[in-house]
Formats: sequence, structure tokens, C-alpha cells
Amino acid sequence: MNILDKIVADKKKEVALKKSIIPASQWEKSVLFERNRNSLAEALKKSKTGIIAEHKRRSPSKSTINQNTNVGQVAQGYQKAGVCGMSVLTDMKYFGGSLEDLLLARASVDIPLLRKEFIIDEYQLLEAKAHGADIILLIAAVLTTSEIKKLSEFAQSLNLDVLLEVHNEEELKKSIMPSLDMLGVNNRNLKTFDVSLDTSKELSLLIPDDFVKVSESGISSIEAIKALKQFGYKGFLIGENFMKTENPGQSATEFIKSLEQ
Ligand SMILES: O=C(O)c1ccccc1NCC(=O)[C@H](O)[C@H](O)COP(=O)(O)O
Repeated sequence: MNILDKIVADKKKEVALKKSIIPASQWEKSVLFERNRNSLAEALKKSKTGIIAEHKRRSPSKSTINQNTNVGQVAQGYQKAGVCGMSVLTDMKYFGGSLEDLLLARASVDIPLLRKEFIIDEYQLLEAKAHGADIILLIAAVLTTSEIKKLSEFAQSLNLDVLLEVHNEEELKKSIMPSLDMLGVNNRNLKTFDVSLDTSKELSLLIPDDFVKVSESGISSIEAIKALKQFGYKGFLIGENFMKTENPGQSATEFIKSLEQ
């Protein structure tokens, strides 16, 4: 079993347990359910820099990155830096995140917030909405075409942006549909952890122009972003490069300043 299979197997058990404890109807009572989304897709279309900064304490590929974070402070630092949006990992077992992290980030900033999670069930979309997310992630490697359709249409009915993530041509071909707002190419193979920015470059030509293109993972230099922009990318998801420093917000500020020069 590869790591992605393990994560998804654990996630299925976690979601089943949560559903047995907290009914979906409970999430619909959250005051955040009435909140209008702050669209990441729209922010990226207007932005010159396109940075989406992630809150990531640890990961299967890198183990501990930054255990001593205050998610509210990190969110404020990212907002002050001028990022287009923030990604908040909510998986506890493999990434040390939680839905509370998402809620604390929401309480601290107005920028678009992505719930970074392994979504397999509509219940998780209700949780995302109830904890202040503006965007949800769907990972093509773990979903069928009909699951992507069902989940993305449900997300849109909840007024959430949908970022669909692919890593190869097969995943891309099975996923393209009108209920997606952004297409993300993950440069990291989630089964082997190999990272190559060439993945974004190679797949870019196959992504229809009507989707906002996002390049994800392994990005740590201004040069890499300039090169990816040539391939039509408008968004750049960066986690470890900011989170491994003592002050992720400050690191994002310096990065964005260099990008603007
Ligand atoms: O980051 C991992 O090791 C990982 C392993 C298995 C599944 C997902 C994983 N990461 C999720 C992400 O996509 C990244 O956190 C995100 O793109 C930021 O990547 P980076 O800038 O390389 O931290």
C-alpha cells in the first residue's frame, strides 16, 4: 500500500466515525454557512504574483517542518505579505493540522482560505464551509470521474470554489468538467514523493484556457515562478519554503517583494 492509499483508508474511517458522532445538519447551523466566498480564482486572475501560502506543520515526505506555529499569526503574516490566498492543512494524522486551524485562520484574516484535505465525502464539504473555507481541494488520484462531478457540483452549491488537483495526463483527462474553478498540477508524486516542476510544464498545454492554472509543491525560487508563468500558470502553492522558517509571514513578504521587482 502506498502512502496515498494509506491516507485515504484512514480518512474513510475518520469520516465514518465523525458522521456517527456529529450529524451533517449540525454543520449547516454554523454562522459561517451564510458567509459569501472570497474567490481565489478571481483573486488569481487579477494578481501579478499569484502566491497561495500554506500552513503545514509536518508532512509524510518531510516529517516535521514547523511544530511551533500559531496559525492565526501565520495567517496574518501571509495576509500582510500580500498572498492571494492561504491553504490550511486540516489532516491531523499525517500533517498535524485540524479544522480548528481553519477556524482560527478564518477568525484572523479575510483572504481566500483553502481547506487542504483528502476529500472523499460530501460531509467534509459541509465541515469546510462551517469552518470558514472559501475553496476546497479535490485530488483526482483518489476520486473517480463521477465522484469528482458529484463533489464539485455540491461544493459549488455551497458557494465554494473548487481546485482540482492532477499529477498526470490520465488524471487530467478524466477530470475536466465545468464544475471546477481551478486546475492544479501537483509537482509532487503523492505515491513516491518525487518532485519535478517539469510536471506542471508538461501538463500545461493540455489544460483548457478557461481554467485558472495553479502549480503546486516544490516551489522555492523566484526563477521557478517566472518559468511557470511562461506556461500560463496564475497560481503558485508554496508550503515548506515558508513554513520551515521561524517567521513564515516574513518569508512570504520577502519572497513576494522579490517577485514584484
Ligand atoms: O507534502 C507531502 O509530503 C505530501 C504527501 C502526501 C500527500 C500530500 C502531500 N502534500 C500536500 C501538498 O500538496 C503540499 O503540501 C503543497 O502542495 C505544498 O507543497 P510544498 O511547497 O512542497 O510544501
